[in-house]
Amino acid sequence: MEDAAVCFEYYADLAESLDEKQRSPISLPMENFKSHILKEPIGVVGLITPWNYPLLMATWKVAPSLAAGCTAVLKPSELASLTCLELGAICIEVGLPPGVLNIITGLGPEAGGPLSSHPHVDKVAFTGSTETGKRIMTAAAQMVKPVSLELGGKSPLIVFDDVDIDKAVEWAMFGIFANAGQVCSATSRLLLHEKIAKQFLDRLVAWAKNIKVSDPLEEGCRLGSVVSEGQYEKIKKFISTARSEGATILYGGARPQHLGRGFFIEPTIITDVSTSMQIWREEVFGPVVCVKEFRTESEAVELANDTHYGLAGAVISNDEERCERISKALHSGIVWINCSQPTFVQAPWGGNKRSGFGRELGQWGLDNYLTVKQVTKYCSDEPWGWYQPPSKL
Ligand SMILES: NC(=O)c1ccc[n+]([C@@H]2O[C@H](COP(=O)([O-])OP(=O)(O)OC[C@H]3O[C@@H](n4cnc5c(N)ncnc54)[C@H](O)[C@@H]3O)[C@@H](O)[C@H]2O)c1
Ligand SMILES: N=C(N)NCCCC=O
Repeated sequence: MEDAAVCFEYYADLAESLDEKQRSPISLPMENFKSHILKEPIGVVGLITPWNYPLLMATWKVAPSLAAGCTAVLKPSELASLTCLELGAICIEVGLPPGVLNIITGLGPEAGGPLSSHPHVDKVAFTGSTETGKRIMTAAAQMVKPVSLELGGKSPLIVFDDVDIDKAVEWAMFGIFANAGQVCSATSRLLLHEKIAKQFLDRLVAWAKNIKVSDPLEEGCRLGSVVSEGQYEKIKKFISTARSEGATILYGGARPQHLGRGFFIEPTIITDVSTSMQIWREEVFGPVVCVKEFRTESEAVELANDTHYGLAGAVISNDEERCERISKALHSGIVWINCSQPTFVQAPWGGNKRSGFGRELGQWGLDNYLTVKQVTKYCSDEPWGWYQPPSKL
């Protein structure tokens, strides 16, 4: 909730400074021309959002699009629409004019589909799965409509042998068990230097056993249930497929014994993973991490980049130069050094490859909803003189 409020405040400030940045001059090589830039709202935008962090993911789009001067149609996930409807009620309360923010609930193809194909929607901003992203891009292409896509990920966390093990273990846990792993940027592939792998895994299991899995309303809860029965079954299938492909479930993998009902899954750690396995390649979107060992820095980078996704990546090491090299070598839109997941509204957010394109947050988030117009003026009294003037009457 706090992150959503901070995001609105941040873009309210950017909206004010946007007015000051209008008419910024372009320097031209000819004195008889002057040129400046207008940044204009792109128009009516369709905002399609997922069920994880339902209010925050909507806010990352609603706040900058309204700050840019657009009108918006928000289509929240059918699994988590209520907080977005509350946002609508708040907008009425604070006097947002009717029609500026419109919220349509419903299923994806029926309520979301028309936003991609309708000629009066000028842009679609989407967060969700790669498969839906492809469908939206295909529909929007028929109208040559711009899209920005924040899709899934299979982000790596690389841990070298020069670290404080317990500190690194805690970041590894936060990277995959926070929000029950239902985070697009979750670091779901853990790469451990072989020298510390055994010790690291022992400590990871010890820390994982210590996580309080419970109803999130209980004090001290650090792992709640996943969003739906469908997601619960999907995660269990990922775990059973990993097992049948020859991986080891080092810890977890089942419903916690003390929770008889609800879609709870233990924090799950999977080892003996090969790069051809489903658990290495596909996004689980649950509290499930797979682990591989590496010997050299270049092997670590190769494993980290061995994915069609490119949202985030993280490295933990006390060697600053190594961290710099790795941050350049990772094919992702976000790199965390000595941590995983902390997110700031000021910094750009988004991915490469099949994790999508375009950036949310920061000034880039505002640019998503602006179009750039050049205004160029001829300011000489001389005629242009390209054509031969006809003889005077
Ligand atoms: N990268 C992320 O931030 C992120 C977020 C949520 C989910 N996911 C991934 O997506 C999977 C499914 O989650 P989900 O159901 O929220 O994602 P999804 O892609 O199915 O749905 C996201 C949004 O798109 C809408 N939608 C679905 N089909 C559409 C269509 N044809 N046209 C227009 N809109 C359409 C949905 O109603 C929802 O509002 C997860 O298991 C996870 O792998 C990724
Ligand atoms: N730390 C935060 N708030 N992360 C949000 C990640 C959104 C993607 O699913």
